Amino acid sequence: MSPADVARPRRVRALSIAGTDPTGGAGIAADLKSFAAHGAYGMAAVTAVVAQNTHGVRAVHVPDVELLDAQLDAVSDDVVVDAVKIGMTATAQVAQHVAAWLDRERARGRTPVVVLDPVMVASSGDRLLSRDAESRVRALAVRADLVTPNLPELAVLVDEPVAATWPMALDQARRFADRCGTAVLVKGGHLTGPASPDALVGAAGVVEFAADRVATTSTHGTGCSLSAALAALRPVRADWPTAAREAKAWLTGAIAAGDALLVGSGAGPVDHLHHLPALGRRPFTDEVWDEVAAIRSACDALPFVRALGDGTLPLTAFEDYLHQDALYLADYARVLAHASQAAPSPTAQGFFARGAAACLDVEQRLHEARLARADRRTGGVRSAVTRAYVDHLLATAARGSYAEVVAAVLPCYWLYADVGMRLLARAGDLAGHPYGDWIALYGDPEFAARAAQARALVDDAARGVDETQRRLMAEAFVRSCEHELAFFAQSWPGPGRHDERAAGDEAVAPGRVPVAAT
Ligand SMILES: Nc1ncnc2c1ncn2[C@@H]1O[C@H](COP(=O)(O)OP(=O)(O)OP(=O)(O)O)[C@@H](O)[C@H]1O
Ligand SMILES: Cc1ncc(COP(=O)(O)O)c(N)n1
Repeated sequence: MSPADVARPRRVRALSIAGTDPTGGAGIAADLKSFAAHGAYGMAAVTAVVAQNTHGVRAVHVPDVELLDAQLDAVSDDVVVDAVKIGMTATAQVAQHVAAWLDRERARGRTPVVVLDPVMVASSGDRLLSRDAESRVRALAVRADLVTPNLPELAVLVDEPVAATWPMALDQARRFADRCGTAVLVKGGHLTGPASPDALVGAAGVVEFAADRVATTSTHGTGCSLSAALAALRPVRADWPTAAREAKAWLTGAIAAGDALLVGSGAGPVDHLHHLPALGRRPFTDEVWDEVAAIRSACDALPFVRALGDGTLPLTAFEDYLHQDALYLADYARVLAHASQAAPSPTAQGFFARGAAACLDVEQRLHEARLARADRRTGGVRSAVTRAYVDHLLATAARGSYAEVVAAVLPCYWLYADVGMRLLARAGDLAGHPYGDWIALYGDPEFAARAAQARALVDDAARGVDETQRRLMAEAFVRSCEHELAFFAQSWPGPGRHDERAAGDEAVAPGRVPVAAT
């Protein structure tokens, strides 16, 4: 570590001084998640142990203030604190001791950013601050850089009735900010109507942050989470308006994502990590494999696949299939080469480049051996089914991201390895099997290992993308699976065989199509 690293920590060291919530939605638990969501290193000193859940508060225990002093001193004797968020203080004594600790810190020349969320009443209606402590909370506000009251708390702080309108709330906030010399972020969550605005009120004037009200009951701990986000952000942002704009946008997203957490049956918590959608998710390929379960079953049930497996498939049908496959693989190799070119790592670059080369090599031998014996009945013409699949891949390569392209090429590895493995298991001894070479190629554990490697690269790609990209990846994957199903189905003799092949399908110039392989 260089001296510069020592002087400037990698992360904001943020301390929460607050109560607990064993369901993790409010208090210290929410603060720590909010700190982490904003890249801060979180610490916590407990003011009160609260038995609560999404329905309300059952019991509150306030430990002796000596224990609070000991916690606070244990932190500040050892750690430089960059930001402090103060939440539930519970009693006058606790508020007084927190104020005294802040004074001691200042006396040591330490001036952390201090955000005070003057928690008084839980959203469930339960009191979290004794009445005689209200004046002590005002004294704490004087020591803070920012106070974040909701409308009822602001009313207590200015000792007036609760503001009935947003302009009245702004007026109360202005007077309180003037009186205590501290900036106020007044919160509009308790307003009625389609908006939930907040406003920063201080010496520099009023800055409003508009937001639509999210139609949800997942608002437990919103005030805690917002004030903690502000504390985490301010040391690394230019000013309070910049920090507040960012925190508010994040919180609105966290509220909107809260219902999906399925935590509790009352007023649920917010999703602090909603902006990191890939975090904690199942691997992308696990999710999409489930999504295509019906297509996989349909593949297994296709008369073409069943007859291929038991060797009863007419040779002409197999050769038609191989011929279309050769035409397909020529373009598939180009798309793999594109994936290689766009790959973010040498591993991925090499994998897809080798895949493209193998397409033009290994399976070529299989096809040549097979097709040399065959009369090219289809005359080098791509069927409509083949063309549709190839168009999908080429369009994804042309317009999509690397992540979408690798999702689109995956089914050709994975579905084949999956089908091949089952056909091999069912066929047992391949000696004398008319399609033994095909089954041996795709049932080979080495091919399965390559499919697994392709999966891993797709999962790597999915880890770095946002929710919209992940959806596009899934669409590309599912579309390719649908094309794979149609591809197998097209060569089954009988009704529907090649009936999708449109008049005017182009003949492919000899030599342009390398008969290729995966
Ligand atoms: N339904 C909602 N949709 C969007 N934003 C909301 C909603 N409810 C609250 N907010 C926002 O959440 C933050 C907290 O607001 P609120 O006024 O509810 O504070 P609070 O009562 O202290 O919060 P808490 O629920 O933690 O006690 C503010 O930024 C507010 O605008
Ligand atoms: C320990 C603690 N601190 C703060 C709140 C307020 O949050 P809410 O109003 O959303 O219940 C709470 N319920 N518990």
